[in-house]
Amino acid sequence: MSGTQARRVVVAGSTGSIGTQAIDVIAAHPDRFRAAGLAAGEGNIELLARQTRLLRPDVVAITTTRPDRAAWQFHAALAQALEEAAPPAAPIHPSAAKPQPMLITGPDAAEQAAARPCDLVLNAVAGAAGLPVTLTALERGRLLALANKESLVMGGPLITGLAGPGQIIPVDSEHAAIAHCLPGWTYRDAAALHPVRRLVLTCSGGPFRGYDRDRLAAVTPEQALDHPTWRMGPLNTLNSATLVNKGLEIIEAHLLFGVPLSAIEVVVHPQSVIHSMVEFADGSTLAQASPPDMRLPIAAALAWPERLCGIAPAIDWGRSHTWTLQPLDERAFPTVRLARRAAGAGGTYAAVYNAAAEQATSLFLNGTITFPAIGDLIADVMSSSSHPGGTGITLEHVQAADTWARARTRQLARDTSAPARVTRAQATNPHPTAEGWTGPTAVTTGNGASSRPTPQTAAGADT
Ligand SMILES: NC(=O)C1=CN([C@@H]2O[C@H](COP(=O)(O)OP(=O)(O)OC[C@H]3O[C@@H](n4cnc5c(N)ncnc54)[C@H](OP(=O)(O)O)[C@@H]3O)[C@@H](O)[C@H]2O)C=CC1
Ligand SMILES: CC(=O)[C@@H](O)[C@H](O)COP(=O)(O)O
Ligand SMILES: [Mn+2]
Repeated sequence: MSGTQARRVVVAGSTGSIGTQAIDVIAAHPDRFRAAGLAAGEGNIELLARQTRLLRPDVVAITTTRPDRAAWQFHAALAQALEEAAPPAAPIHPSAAKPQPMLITGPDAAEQAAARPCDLVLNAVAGAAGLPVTLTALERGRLLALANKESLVMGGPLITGLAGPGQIIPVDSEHAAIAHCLPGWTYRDAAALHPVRRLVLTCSGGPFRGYDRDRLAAVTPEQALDHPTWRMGPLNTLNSATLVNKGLEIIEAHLLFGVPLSAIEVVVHPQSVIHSMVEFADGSTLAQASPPDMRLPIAAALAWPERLCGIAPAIDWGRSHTWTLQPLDERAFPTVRLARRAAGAGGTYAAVYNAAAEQATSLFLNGTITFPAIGDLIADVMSSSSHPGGTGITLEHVQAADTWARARTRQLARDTSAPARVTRAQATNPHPTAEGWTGPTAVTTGNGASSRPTPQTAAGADT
């Protein structure tokens, strides 16, 4: 990106936690970035309108099943935002003199935005709904700054097969850290990994670090939504509390860096200052450290392979610090082991894991099940899946597995005779199967992706 041309960026999920921080970085560096497109759901159309006023993207996309209503709301909000910025306020950004953007509304609006002319797509949509954006960006040959780990995990070899060398740039803090510990690394650069013995993912432990199953049975959604070190959207926050997030991140690391699952470790680091580490074959370990602030990996991905200046405060070495590292309690948090098994089984199992987690998390949020039942349900759904494992799955398989796993999770939670349903009243006798998943019925099928999966809703909305 060196030179005079600003990188044209589509931000999918612009109104979320990652999206808003990305907008801040883009707005602060008009010489480096231009917003080619903004895409979001219909949850915060006023904010989307304010972002539009600030950056004047070529295209704005709203994912909705009520296109006319969303368009009307957006135009009203944009008019309001422009009025609020009436003279004498000067245009904030050089591109602010441009005409109003093209508006796309509909169920596949984000995907359409990702298909528009641009240099880089930042996928910051939450959950499985991000899969079409990842696929479109890769198919169109764009650089993909990937926050939406779920799409990579679900699609697995479908995504890695589609992505060219250097095309995916990790945004997730752990994976960005690993990339920075591997000088010269670009996506799937096996040579850069040659001397690597292990990847070590750090994990805050979430709000329930140190809890056993009995204590976990009594926790509330409010407690689960209170992450100790990061302010994130609800899905990643809940996934951090259950440690599903770390499970997804092990699979993400395996797919991004091509390192075997057995060479990816998790260590609990409550301060979230060391963002991950690479252990080399000679016994040396490199770590990337900074106060927890997602603007760093976001800016690094947007500018990759260059580095911008002054993005976030560095560690204050004039103060005393205590950084602790401790092993993970896999008994209280079985979701990490389940993720390893899902990835080992291959095929659609990671998609089943992710969908069951998203659905079970929603059921926890609405009070239907207890917190430990999330892991129990994931285990039971995986055990009862007859969707293909192994290699050679298609997009239709992934889509079918995702839809099935959500329905199966709801069914198991509804079925009072099913052991996975654990209401708060039953919490003292938690279901013991969470660690008991014995593996899939492996079925290997042919290859060939042809259609898009239906976007699914993320935790909090899909109940
Ligand atoms: N937040 C963080 O610090 C981190 C997040 N990540 C990952 O980044 C991704 C985004 O997370 P986060 O920013 O926390 O999530 P948020 O919930 O804060 O934001 C999600 C964004 O996606 C939009 N959105 C939701 N559904 C759709 C859809 N179907 N089509 C288009 N846009 C949609 C939302 O729009 P709206 O709400 O306006 O409707 C919002 O802009 C996740 O995959 C997460 O795992 C990874 C590491 C750290
Ligand atoms: C900021 C980020 O990358 C999150 O995905 C983070 O990993 C959440 O923290 P823990 O999952 O370690 O609690
Ligand atoms: Mn992370």
